[in-house]
Amino acid sequence: MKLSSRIPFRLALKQTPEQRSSSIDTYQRTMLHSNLLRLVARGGPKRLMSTATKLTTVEVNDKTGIATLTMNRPPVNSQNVQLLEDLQKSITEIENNKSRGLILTSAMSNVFSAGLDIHEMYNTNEERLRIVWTELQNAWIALYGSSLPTAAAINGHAPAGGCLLATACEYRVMVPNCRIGLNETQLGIIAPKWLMSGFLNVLPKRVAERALTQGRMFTTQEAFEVGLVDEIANSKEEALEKCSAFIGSFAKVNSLARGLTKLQFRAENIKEFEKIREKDVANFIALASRPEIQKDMGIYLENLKKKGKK
Ligand SMILES: CCCCCCCC/C=C\C/C=C/C(=O)SCCNC(=O)CCNC(=O)[C@H](O)C(C)(C)COP(=O)(O)OP(=O)(O)OC[C@H]1O[C@@H](n2cnc3c(N)ncnc32)[C@H](O)[C@@H]1OP(=O)(O)O
Repeated sequence: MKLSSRIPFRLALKQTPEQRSSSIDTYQRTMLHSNLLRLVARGGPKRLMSTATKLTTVEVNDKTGIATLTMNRPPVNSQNVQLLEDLQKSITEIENNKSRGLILTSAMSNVFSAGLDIHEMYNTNEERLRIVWTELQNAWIALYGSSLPTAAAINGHAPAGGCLLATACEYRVMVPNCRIGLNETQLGIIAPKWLMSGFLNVLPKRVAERALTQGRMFTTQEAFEVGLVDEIANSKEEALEKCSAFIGSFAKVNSLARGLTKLQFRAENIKEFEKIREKDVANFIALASRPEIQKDMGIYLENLKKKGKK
């Protein structure tokens, strides 16, 4: 069941603040209940499988029962609507197939994900912007709100939306000589609070505030030193092994207790996000439609292309 599709938020908007807060609590309870049912169901035998959507693949290791979700949108896994939808499909599939955990990684050799596909936001219409942002929200909440153990094997650069996906996971292992961070202020844009919440979960507040206001992109080593990534691995294979070891560390922990404990930690952020998600879409449309932002996007895309040709 997709977390994103169950929120009676339109109804909640018509209510008093007290009624609204109680609806959100009902939502939270429903969310915890459905995750609980999924966790109970996960007790059965493991299955071996390898499936694919258009832009993602899922492979479940038959020995460990851990699923690896690979993003495969050359050249840089920029997040268009299709990739964001495929991520959601794969996450739902992994949650339903009795996997013991989820590792997110990339099929590219030097990029985890370049963040949102800027082409999707440039010279387009409001409806497309609405779809792009809604699918980004949906993909984030599917990963952030999953009760499964999650880890990111960051086998390349992870700017902006790439960092968002990595920090939605519980654990991060990164290969050397790459960069990760939320560089929005460098682009003259402001990341909403929900988009920062994974980042804020893992970094001390002071470090997070400075990094976000600077739009800082951390090298692998710097990210490790501040705690943005948990381990450094010399190759993608080693990163996958370290992520598997992290997920394996829960082998003797009751999965129901584990999952609900994780969700309790994240419930506040999820609740805040659900309160503002519709307004957030409207804000994004307003921001991305502004002529000066459109102009900057055009220049940014041109510079990216020029850099690619050098
Ligand atoms: C500016 C947008 C503002 C809109 C308002 C939004 C408000 C919401 C706030 C936050 C939400 C999140 C937003 C985002 O995620 S915006 C995207 C931010 N991403 C980046 O800034 C990364 C840009 N890319 C890079 O830095 C590099 O490409 C790299 C380090 C990821 C990989 O480097 P390299 O391997 O050298 O590849 P190239 O640079 O040569 O790129 C290859 C190819 O891919 C194109 N490309 C790269 N990134 C993107 C992208 N994000 N969207 C679309 N296209 C991208 C690049 O142009 C090259 O194309 P080609 O020349 O035609 O081959």
